[in-house]
Amino acid sequence: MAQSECGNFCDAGREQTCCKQTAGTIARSSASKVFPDKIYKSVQAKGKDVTGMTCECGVFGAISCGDYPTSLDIAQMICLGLVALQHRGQESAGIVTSQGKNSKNFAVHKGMGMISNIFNDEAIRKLKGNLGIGHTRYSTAAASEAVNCQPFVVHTAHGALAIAHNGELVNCESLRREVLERGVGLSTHSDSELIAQSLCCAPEDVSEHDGPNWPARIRHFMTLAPLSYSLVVMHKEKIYAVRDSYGNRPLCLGKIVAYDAGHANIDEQLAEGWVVSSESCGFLSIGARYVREVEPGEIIELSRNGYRTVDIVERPDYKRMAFCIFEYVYFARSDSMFEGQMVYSARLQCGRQLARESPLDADLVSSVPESGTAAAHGYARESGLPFGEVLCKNRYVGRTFIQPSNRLRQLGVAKKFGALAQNVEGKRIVLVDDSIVRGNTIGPIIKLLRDAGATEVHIRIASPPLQYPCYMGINIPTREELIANKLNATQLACHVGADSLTYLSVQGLVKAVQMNKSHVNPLKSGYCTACLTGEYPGGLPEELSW
Ligand SMILES: O=P(O)(O)OC[C@H]1O[C@H](OP(=O)(O)OP(=O)(O)O)[C@H](O)[C@@H]1O
Ligand SMILES: NC(=O)CC[C@H](N)C(=O)O
Ligand code: SF4
Ligand SMILES: [Mg+2]
Repeated sequence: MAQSECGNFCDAGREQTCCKQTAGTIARSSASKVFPDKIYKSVQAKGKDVTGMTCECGVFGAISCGDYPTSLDIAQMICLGLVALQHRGQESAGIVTSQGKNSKNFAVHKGMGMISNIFNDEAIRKLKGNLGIGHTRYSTAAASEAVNCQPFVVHTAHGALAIAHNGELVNCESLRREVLERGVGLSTHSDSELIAQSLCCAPEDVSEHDGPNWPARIRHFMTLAPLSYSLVVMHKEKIYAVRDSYGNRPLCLGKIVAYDAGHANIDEQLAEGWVVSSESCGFLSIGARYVREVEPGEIIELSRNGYRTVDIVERPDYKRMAFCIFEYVYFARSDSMFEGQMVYSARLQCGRQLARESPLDADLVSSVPESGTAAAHGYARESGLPFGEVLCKNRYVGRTFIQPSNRLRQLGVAKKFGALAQNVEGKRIVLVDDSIVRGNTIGPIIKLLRDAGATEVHIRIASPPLQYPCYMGINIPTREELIANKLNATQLACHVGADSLTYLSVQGLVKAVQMNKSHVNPLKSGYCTACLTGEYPGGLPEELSW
């Protein structure tokens, strides 16, 4: 393949415009809307790149039932729950436990790095308790430093309060000003600490003769901050599980059952305890069974007697629900359940839809592992082409998104894959991936496959082009870094050396993720697609005084 004048490997024989000639057109056409810079960038540690569509944090909570102390090893359980959520954040983690009603303080262990490096047997032994919450972090709103590790613990007039947060407050700055004006000091730039401090003061119209009214305080906070959060909040012998009213971030509930309970009807099984988690993927590994999602706007109270909904906060102006569609596309583990369906099934449908939208004659359908694999199976099934593996992935290299700088990301891609040469040689390959962000992954892979003897490599992407920033807890790179803002699909194919490249349409994606849902109640569904469309839940950033 000849190198074109733009310096990229364009196939001179194909009838397409060189990337260099029309790149400006893409940049101009998508520049009509003005999006504010994310304020958090000003508080990032010096010299640290803020790059990558990095996500997203995992929160976890567990409480045992019956008389305390119980035999459940709560800290161990939370630790395993966090290991299952490790894909959601790898910068730092923490666990906070409570003995229950009479405990004066919490046991806390937090640190930088991966869960397996932070928690050893001794640390777990010291985390005594009958209930606890945990967090694994990818930073969005304050530097990746020990001081910002979660859960946050603050001391209130009613004892210690711990909070773990997944998401990002869109109106963080105005809320921050408000809290500071009330005379409350903040020790970090973290929006999660801000939530903790917001909950410390009782709202003026709430009477607290019988002690703190946490549901009322949480409701008050929710009316001040529309987006985005899934929270676990612990005080003495209770945990509150909270999801913002748009349902932007995921959160679900599970029941801890007896080890030998088998697959019997969950309603008939005795609860040994309860768990809440960003995703359900870890439930089986800790002996818990999936019960249901926390509903948008719902505040659930967990105690040793069980769980109950204590309030549901409505969305402002009856706006639509806005569950992050990228949880389906990439973020979540494929064995997690959202909206009554496995993430894997939704990804499979995305692949099927992609095959309907962009059919092709080829010898083999394959995937860029991991998260592209389900969609590739879907594409193969729909098209009738055989599925075969063409890449071997080194499992010891982290997710591409979760790398600190572009240079390291590129090196990471090169180290990450090997071609299964004998599966590839002489083949026309349809290669399916879930998404393209900066376009660093796909080019080197195409080169690997061509070097291994592939005769054609056609790229099919099971999501639409990413073009806009996310203000709700996902680090999407600057608009200039997003390859879809520089090159259209044809230009990108040329740039990365593919024979063709197409994306799934926005309508196709929304349709696909709804196909296997257990219920399609329009009042109870709706997706955030802002990074694909520029349409933000709750309005444009300035309307929310961002
Ligand atoms: O266009 P880029 O900026 O290069 O990023 C896109 C790639 O990053 C993600 O994979 P990743 O390897 O991070 O995770 P995965 O193993 O879950 O697919 C995603 O699935 C794409 O393959
Ligand atoms: N990714 C996230 O959900 C991050 C939570 C919070 N905004 C933080 O930066 O700690
Ligand atoms: S903008 Fe994109 S990544 Fe952010 S919440 Fe919406 S769908 Fe998810
Ligand atoms: Mg990938």
